[in-house]
Order: sequence, then C-alpha cells, then structure tokens
Amino acid sequence: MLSAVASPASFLALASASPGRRRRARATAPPPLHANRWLALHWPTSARDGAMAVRAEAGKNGARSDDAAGSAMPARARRGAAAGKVAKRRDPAVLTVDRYGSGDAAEGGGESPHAPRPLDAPRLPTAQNAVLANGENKSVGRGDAATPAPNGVLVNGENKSVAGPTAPALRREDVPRLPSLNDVSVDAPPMSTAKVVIPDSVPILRAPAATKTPPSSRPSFVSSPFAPPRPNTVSHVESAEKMGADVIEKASKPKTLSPPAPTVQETWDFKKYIGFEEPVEVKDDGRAAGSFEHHKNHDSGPLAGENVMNVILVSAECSPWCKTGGLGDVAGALPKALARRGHRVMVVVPRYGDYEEAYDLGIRKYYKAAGQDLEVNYFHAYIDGVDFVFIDAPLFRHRQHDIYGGSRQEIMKRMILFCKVAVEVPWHVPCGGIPYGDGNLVFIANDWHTALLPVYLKAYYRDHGLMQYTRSVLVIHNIAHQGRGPVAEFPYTDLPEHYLEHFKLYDPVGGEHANYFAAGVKMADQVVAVSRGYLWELKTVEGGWGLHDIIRQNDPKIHGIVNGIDDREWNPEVDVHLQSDGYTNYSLRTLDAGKRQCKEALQRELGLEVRGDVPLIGFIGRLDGQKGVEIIADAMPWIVSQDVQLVMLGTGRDDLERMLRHFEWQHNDKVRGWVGFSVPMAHRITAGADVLVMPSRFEPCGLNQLYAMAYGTIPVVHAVGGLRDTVSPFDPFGDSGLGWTFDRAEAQKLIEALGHCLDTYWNYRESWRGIQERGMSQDFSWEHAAKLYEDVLVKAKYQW
Ligand SMILES: Nc1ncnc2c1ncn2[C@@H]1O[C@H](COP(=O)(O)OP(=O)(O)O[C@H]2O[C@H](CO)[C@@H](O)[C@H](O)[C@H]2O)[C@@H](O)[C@H]1O
Repeated sequence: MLSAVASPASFLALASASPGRRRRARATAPPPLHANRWLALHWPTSARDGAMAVRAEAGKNGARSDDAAGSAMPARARRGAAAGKVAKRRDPAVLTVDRYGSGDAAEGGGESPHAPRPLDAPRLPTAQNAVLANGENKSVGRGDAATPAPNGVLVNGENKSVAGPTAPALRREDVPRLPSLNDVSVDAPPMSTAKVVIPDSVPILRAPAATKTPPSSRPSFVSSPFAPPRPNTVSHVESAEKMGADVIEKASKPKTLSPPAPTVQETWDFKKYIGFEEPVEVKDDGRAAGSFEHHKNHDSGPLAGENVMNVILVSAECSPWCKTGGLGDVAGALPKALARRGHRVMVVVPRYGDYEEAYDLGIRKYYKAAGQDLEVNYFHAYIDGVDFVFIDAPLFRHRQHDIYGGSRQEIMKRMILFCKVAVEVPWHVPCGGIPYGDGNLVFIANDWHTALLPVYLKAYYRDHGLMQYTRSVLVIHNIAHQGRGPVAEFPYTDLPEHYLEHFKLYDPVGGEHANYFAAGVKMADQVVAVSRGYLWELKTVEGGWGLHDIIRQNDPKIHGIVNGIDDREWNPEVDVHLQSDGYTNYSLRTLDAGKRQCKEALQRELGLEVRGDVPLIGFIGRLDGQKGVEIIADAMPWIVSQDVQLVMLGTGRDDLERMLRHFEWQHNDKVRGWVGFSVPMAHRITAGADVLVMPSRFEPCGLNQLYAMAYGTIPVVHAVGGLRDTVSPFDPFGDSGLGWTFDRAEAQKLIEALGHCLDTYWNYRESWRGIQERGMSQDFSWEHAAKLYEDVLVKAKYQW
C-alpha cells in the first residue's frame, strides 16, 4: 500500500479533521528512486503531485503551558510579575501552534539550499559563495566559505578587556559623570524621528528631566543616574533622581541632538491608559500575588542578588509566537529563566502576525531602513515575568509563515530596521509604565539577524558618550548563516563609513564582502556560543565558516554555554501534546507504561503496525545539509533490513522533503516521512520513539537530544558541537552514559552506532533501562544555563 504526506498547506487545509481519526490517505506511487542518488532527486511535478496524499496535522491546536513557570520566582521578580496585570494574559492552553513558522525559513534568511560540508569532509569551493558575495538575491549568510584572508584587526581595542575576577566592581562614586543625551552633539545618522502618539489627543508636554512621579511597585532596575533622560522615565530611587538631575543641570546645552531626546509627557498617565493597577503587596501567606502563591522561596530575594540588571533579548523569532527552530525555543525560554533570577527582562521580536496576547501601546516612531522612512508601532505583553515587545512594521507583517523569506536585500532591510528599533526600545517603550532606560542594561542579540545591534549601539551611542552603561552580548546559535552582502550595499546600514572595515571580509571564493556576523562579534562586549564544543569548533577552519580568525581573535570574550530546555513545555509529565489521541503523560516512575502507551498511540496515529517489541527510531529537524538527513538516506538499506520502524519529521529543502516522502512510499510498512512543521508531532515522536537519531554534520547545541533524554528516548548522535557535550557515550562496563555517539558523519558510522543501540534494546534491557533513567534524571532546565548567562552579563556590565 502506498501513502505519502501532504505539504504544510495541505495540513492546514485539513487541520479540522477530527483528532482521533486516522489521518492517512492512500496515494499513487511516485516513480522509484535510486538508492544512492538521494541528493539528486528530480521528481517530475506531476508524478510528485500524484503521489501526495494528505494527513491532517494532529493536535493542530495543541497548546503550550508556561504560566506556572513563574511560580518559582523570587520575591522581587514576583513583584514585577504582579504587574503582569497590564498584559492581557491569555490562557496558555489556547495558544495554537499555527503561530509557528512553516519551517522553510529555517534555512536562515532565504539562504541557499546549499548543503554545508561536514566537519570532517574536505572543503571545496562552490559557486554559491560567489553568488552570495556578489550580492545576487540568492541567499543570506550561508557561510560555506573557505578561509578568508586573516583579518587580524581588533576593533578600537573593543576586545582588549574582559573583566575577570579582578575587575573592579562598578560603584556609583567611581563612575565619571557623563553628559546626558541632551548634552552631546552627535553626527551619527538620526534614528527615530517621531514622538509618542498619545491616544485621544492628550497633549504631550515636555517635562523637566528630573520630573518626579510616584513610585511604581514594578521592579525598578532602571538605575543609572548618568543615563540620558528617558521618555516617561520615573526613578524610584530618590537619590538617583537627584544625581540624574544634577548631571543634566550641570551639563552644557546641546547644539544638535541625535538621536532626538525622547519626549517626556507629563499629563498623560500611561498606567491609566493601559488599565494598570498597582499590584498588591505580597502578603506573608503568599496569596496576594496570584499565580505565585505556590512559590516556595518567596523571601529569598532575587537569585541574582546585587547583580540584577535590565536585560533585553532581541531575536528574529520567539516561541510560541514565531519559531522555525531552536532559536525560537531559546528566545522563548531563556528570558523567563533570567526573570526568575530577579532580572527585569524584555524580549524584542518582530510582529509577524496578529498575536492576541499583545496590545498596541499606541506609540509611533519612524525609522529609516535602506533609504526608506518606515513607521513602527509597538505591541506589548507581560507573561511569566517577562515583557514581550513586538515590533510592528509593514516589512514584518504577514511574514508569519516565512519569516526569513524574500530576497537577500529584503531580509537585510528587515533586520536593519529591527536592530535600529530594538536598540531604542528601552527609551521608548514604557513596559508596565516604566521604560527600562539605558542604565544597568544589557542587550542579548542572537545570530546574524540581530548582529547589527551591538554595532548600532556602539556607532550611534557609545562612540558619542551615550548609553555608557549599556552593554551587548551576541549569542552564536549557528554561524553558518552570517548575513553576507556586497560591500556596495553597506551604506544601507546607515553606519558611519569607517565602520565598513569591521564588516569587510575577504573570502577566497566569494571575494570581498560585508559580513554582519563578523561585525557583531567584534562589536559585542561579550559573546556566547551555544556549547563549549561548538566554541572550540568555531575556531577551526572547518567549523568557523570563514569567521574562525575573528573568533580566535575575540576568544577571551567568548563563552560556551549549553542551552537549557523549557521544562514546562518539554516535560513528559505535563506535556499538553500527550493528553489526547491515546497518548499519556508519564514520569520516570511510570516510564514503562507511559512510554508503551505513547509508542502505541504514535504507531496508530501514523498507521504503522502497533507493536511494542519493535524499536521505533525517530528523527526531527530542519531538512537541510546541517542535520545529516542524507546520512540516514545512505543508511536506509541497512535500516530497513532490520526489524525496526522509522519516523522522520521535517521541513526544508525540496529535494530532502521529496526524499522523506519517497522513503515512506518505498518502505511503507516501516517508514513514515512527515513533511511539515508540526509541534505536536515533534512532541509525540519524542515521547513515542525509543531512539532519536541526530546525524548532524555540525550541531552548535542541539535541543532535540536534550528533549529526547528528558523523555526516556535514547539519542544516537554524531559527536559534534553540543551533541558531543551533552550525550556521553554508553559504557556497558561502567554502566554509565546517555546514548550512542559516532565520530564521523558517515552512514557506516551511523549504522555501527545504531547497531549497538538496537542490540542493547533487544538483548540488554537492564542496560537500556539504566540509560533511560540516567537521561531522565539529568537537569537540563534553563535555571543552570541562566546562571551561566548571568555571569556573562555581569562580565559585560563591568567591562570598560
Ligand atoms: N518539522 C518540525 N516540526 C516541529 N518542530 C520542529 C521541526 N523541525 C524542528 N523542530 C523543532 O525546532 C527545534 C530545533 O532545535 P535545534 O536545536 O535542532 O535547532 P536549530 O538547528 O534550528 O537551531 C540552532 O540553534 C539552536 C539553539 O541554540 C541550537 O540548539 C542548534 O544547534 C542550532 O543549529 C526543536 O524544538 C525541534 O523540535
């Protein structure tokens, strides 16, 4: 019998199919493929279309649940969280997964479908790079470049110091008095040009900088008295106000202003406008703070202690609103963990769709991107102790399912706009009535999309004595995507001409080009790579994708931190996607019965034979060169010769999607290839499978192996990057280890590892159970990673 899966569009069309129903339709056969030609598939459209059958996306309206995350907040954060009344917080159970991107964008910005080379494969120049560097509209930042000419220049001594243990603590009295925004004549290009638009035409009056307003019980970490005046800024600290006023008073008058001094409105009460009520003080019985009543440690104060900071994470995607891969997961979870430590935390993300939790703040600004003046609006939601600020602009609208789509110029324009806007958000967006301000502030930028933020921070402000107490950290999730463009397009960034040197990179294949990631790494105060293994690889010619020299030069400020996992979202005990269609929640205690039930439900849902004794192997990931799908393809003849079942979920390159469909057609009794982006199915495979394969050619951190281990599913991984860091190989004699690893991205190596794994599954059940237990007992929560991030933020704070 033949069957195939539908395109994402087909899934959407059929999403209303009843959840418990078997969602398969039979299809006509596609033409056979030659086993060794997986990467060169040219399947005629008509045949392909004929082969498509449809499968409604199970649990399309599945939900995520994070509202309990705040229950572990310390007292200070709780007070901030109580201010969450300002947000129209929505029951997480109704968040639909429709908000996730289609997944096509996982290629990183309309990037080329060009597969990256394995770390252990010879690097060959490709024509692709020439296209990239010459500015054609093919791709963004797929950096499969060979070694560039050494770029030995460190930027303005930016990188010279990383505050170590001996770095002096920043004390107020040590800080030189700096001019305020009003005092400085700046010739940088102006950024925003509009003022706050107040609803109902309430007049805006310009208030004196040190205007006193009643304190809010929102946590107050807006603290540098030396920072430029802020719109709506109120300080809760009497002395800080006074000092700030002193600075402003003593400073000389400005001649020109850039950026324009934010308008401070006096008569309009923002809190009134948004219906903000002062949170009730937390009483001893802990009930006043609503959802935090179960907090066990409410008197402990912020875990971050005196290091509490204002933190703004800026990302092109953020789960659950928009996600194409792991970046979305991290942007959705890390901020909450930082907030639980007591920091005041904001996430800034584009508003690609109509997100019902967020409401319009009524603020309008204009920013220039690629020569065009663009209006920007701000939407806000306060959830789990975090301010989510969504940037609304025509460029972002209706991109929900294609967030990295369009030509290279288009996506670069979007990211230029996004970074310019994001860097000023702490001034313009009064979260809970109070802007963050630029004192004691650190931005966390992510990947090439926001690598311009550290550059704008420096070029527009720090270079001019502004935002002196603001720092930036850049996180490298995947350096294979870099934001490359021809040097001729550099002026679109609106940066001073002399900044071009920070962007210029010579690439033997692509020639000279401008590279956003390169500039971001140089300009950021600190840099994080998402695992230590990946950090090591980044310094190699094979793993640095042309930026290895820059990484090496900046080594002292780069740290490897493995991601955590959101243990509300990815936890078999509470996973909402396991609460219907025959699946069940389970824990270590109920592992055997729970996993058996989930496996049966998965087999049933996918139309596989329901058998408890057959090992079920899963694969979940973007279908591109990184994830090593072709290695599975090469191993397919061996895999299907075993008594196993294989389920693959992914979306991405057309040829690889066709390949998945073909596998299912060819080995219909054993293989399912689900083409599409389905969060519920990702959860169900993670729970129902016995084994998860990740033959990634490179993997900066990898989240799926962490999810797998948390669900008692045993990972078999190529030992690279974060996979090597997190999956210790099983040692049958020492009764230790968490899975199987192989050391080269080759089918034969995968087969060997998988062979040992299956042998253990069939013949050594006790060992198998031990691996599962060890995996499930690991602490992968974000709490640990958030502490390590905090160390980096503090390093940045004290870095001069
Ligand atoms: N078809 C599909 N349907 C539903 N869900 C799907 C899916 N395909 C992938 N996903 C989900 O997307 C996430 C992917 O996580 P990865 O760690 O593999 O991220 P990715 O390679 O995109 O990101 C980069 O950033 C992350 C975060 O730092 C690093 O872990 C990683 O190594 C690096 O390449 C997981 O939550 C997974 O379940």
